[in-house]
Amino acid sequence: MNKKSIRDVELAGKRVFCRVDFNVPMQDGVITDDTRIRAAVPTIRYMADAGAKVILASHFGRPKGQVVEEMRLTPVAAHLSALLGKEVTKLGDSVGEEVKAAVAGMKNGDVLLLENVRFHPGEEKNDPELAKSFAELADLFVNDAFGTAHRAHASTAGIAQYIPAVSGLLMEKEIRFMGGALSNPERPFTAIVGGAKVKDKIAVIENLLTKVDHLIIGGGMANTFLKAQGYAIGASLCEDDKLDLARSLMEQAKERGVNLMMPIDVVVADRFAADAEKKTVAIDAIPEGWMALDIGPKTVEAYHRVIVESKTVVWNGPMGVFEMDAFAQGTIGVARAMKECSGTTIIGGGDSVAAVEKAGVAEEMTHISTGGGASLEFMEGKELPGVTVLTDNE
Ligand SMILES: Nc1ncnc2c1ncn2[C@@H]1O[C@H](COP(=O)(O)OP(=O)(O)O)[C@@H](O)[C@H]1O
Ligand SMILES: O=C(OP(=O)(O)O)[C@H](O)COP(=O)(O)O
Repeated sequence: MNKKSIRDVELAGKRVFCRVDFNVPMQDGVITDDTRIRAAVPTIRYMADAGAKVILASHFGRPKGQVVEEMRLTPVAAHLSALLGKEVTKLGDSVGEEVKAAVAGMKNGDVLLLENVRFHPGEEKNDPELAKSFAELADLFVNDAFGTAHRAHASTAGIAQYIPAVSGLLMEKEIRFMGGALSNPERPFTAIVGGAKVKDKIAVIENLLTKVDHLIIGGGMANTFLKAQGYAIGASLCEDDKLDLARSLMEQAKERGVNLMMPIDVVVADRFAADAEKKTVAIDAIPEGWMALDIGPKTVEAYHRVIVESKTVVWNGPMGVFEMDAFAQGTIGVARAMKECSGTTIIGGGDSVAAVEKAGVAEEMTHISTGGGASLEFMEGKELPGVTVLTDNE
């Protein structure tokens, strides 16, 4: 990556606005996977040790521009304090008088965490006023939020209009690894796409079809494709306005000779709950009112065969609602296949990372990325706005 990093600039005594991605999986206020927080620690420690005043900013979830109590970063601050072994002051907002006063009182080496930046509608709109308010807090912008680098938001891109911008150590590392593995991938090259952000990820598939030999679909994503093929999918998660796109993608895969793999069986439940009644059915036998919450064992077997024979595999998004043990088998099965694959294995995304941790195979992966959507877009060859805005090396 030909961008300046924190290693190239003077940090002592500087106020640094550092965008991190602390959008971690959380259940009932408890962080269930802290990979993204741990991944940002080297950058934070480096800056604090160099005598910077470290102002951390992150989003959490999708609060849609208003304060949502459950989406405050309070549990994250406590966890970060423990990881750093030093106090992290957590503020109640990300701009305003309280924030300005807290920043004014910082000493060199202090670390402060602002409140969820998405509580302000201007964040996702990349509002110049909000970006300017962030910039006024600091002398330097450091972007270490690889997981959010595909978003052009006020705290990831807009702020760079007003103060010098450089990358953090995590951002640098992610781009180096992903670029190395994906610029000229060893084949067969397989992408696995699942999860719940169907709207975001379905568009990515079109570009992936120009790169991969096999494209494996699972999770909530699969339902839209199944419905597009004419299967009744009951009450399953589905994007009805993407059915035509799904059909067109299937056509394109055929034309390009890409092996597009879809579930052949699924685990269905009578409701979205850990203790729901469940059964495994073929995809043409999903009962009315039931929902597909995992891929079935025959599907896992078929996916397994392709994954183990691949030379490069990139996986984003779980195969089912893996947070509930009853619907985790598909995801765990794919994780095990990744472990058996002798080629390059890359995991992208908060939930996918949690899934490989749950399956106990994280150590065996070539690279675990902190970005899901970001790694997919990077893989497509798209520019990431959060990277584009950083200062180029001369
Ligand atoms: N069939 C499904 N129906 C509903 N939700 C699903 C299904 N499969 C997976 N999910 C959910 O998708 C979420 C992860 O989606 P996403 O955010 O797209 O993945 P990632 O964070 O890995 O990029 C998980 O919370 C999981 O429970
Ligand atoms: O979790 C994230 O993305 P991911 O689920 O694609 O890994 C990032 O924090 C970005 O979040 P967003 O997709 O709400 O912009």
